[in-house]
Amino acid sequence: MQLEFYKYQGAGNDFVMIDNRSGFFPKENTQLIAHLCDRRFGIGGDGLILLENDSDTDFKMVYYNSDGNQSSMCGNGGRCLVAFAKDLKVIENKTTFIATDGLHQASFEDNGLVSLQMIDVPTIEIKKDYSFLNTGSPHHVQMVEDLEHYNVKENGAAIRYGELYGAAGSNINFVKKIDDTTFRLRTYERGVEDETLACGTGATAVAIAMNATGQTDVTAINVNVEGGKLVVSFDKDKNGFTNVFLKGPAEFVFKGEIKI
Ligand SMILES: N[C@@H](CCC[C@H](N)C(=O)O)C(=O)O
Repeated sequence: MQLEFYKYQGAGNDFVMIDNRSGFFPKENTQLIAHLCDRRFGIGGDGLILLENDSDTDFKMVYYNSDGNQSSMCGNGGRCLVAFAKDLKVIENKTTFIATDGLHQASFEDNGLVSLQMIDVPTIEIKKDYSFLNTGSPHHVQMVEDLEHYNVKENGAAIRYGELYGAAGSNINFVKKIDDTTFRLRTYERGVEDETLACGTGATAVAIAMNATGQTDVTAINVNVEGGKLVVSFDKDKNGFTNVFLKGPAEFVFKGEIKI
């Protein structure tokens, strides 16, 4: 059978997109999903996302990591799925959709960037050397001085598989402060088991953690990732971090068919 797919990327975090509104896709076939994400034998991607019908919102997001397993929220994937939904004419410039962590609102800005509302973050664990928080996916955030030369894959894997996070693991973010409004980020992603060029829930976690730990007082933060630039904004009050938005590029790369 020939499978029609689309490829999108957001700041270099890349995804295979499939229009599954008819429900044809074999969702439990972990091997197939891992194969489609394989950069040598398949299409290639950090993850695969199904766009499905939902009775209460514009569409449903179903996200898989490149290892083939369904996982928690993907911020860049969510932004790319909004671009895909617009290209399919499912939506116009604004949308509300459902994902594993609940409802998300998103919109296109005049410059084409996609702004996506993320879940509220009521609590954050702050330790001496790192912070841990959930922005739809779990994130460990740690400052590193020589980030340019840091071995993200080796050190990220050691923390992800170490005693801190047990079997579920975590995504691991290494951060360097540029100035009060800008931080540089490199992320080791769970389920990809490697450094990716960007991670949206990771950028969101870093922005919140930098504010919560006093690295900055600002509430609109530029997060420079390996594949581009993201912007995270939020409100901070007695309920924690609310009105959290992740903004950045979300672009169509190519479409095609693959034999499965
Ligand atoms: N790339 C994503 C994060 C995807 C989920 C993550 N790998 C996990 O399983 O926790 C993003 O942009 O947020």
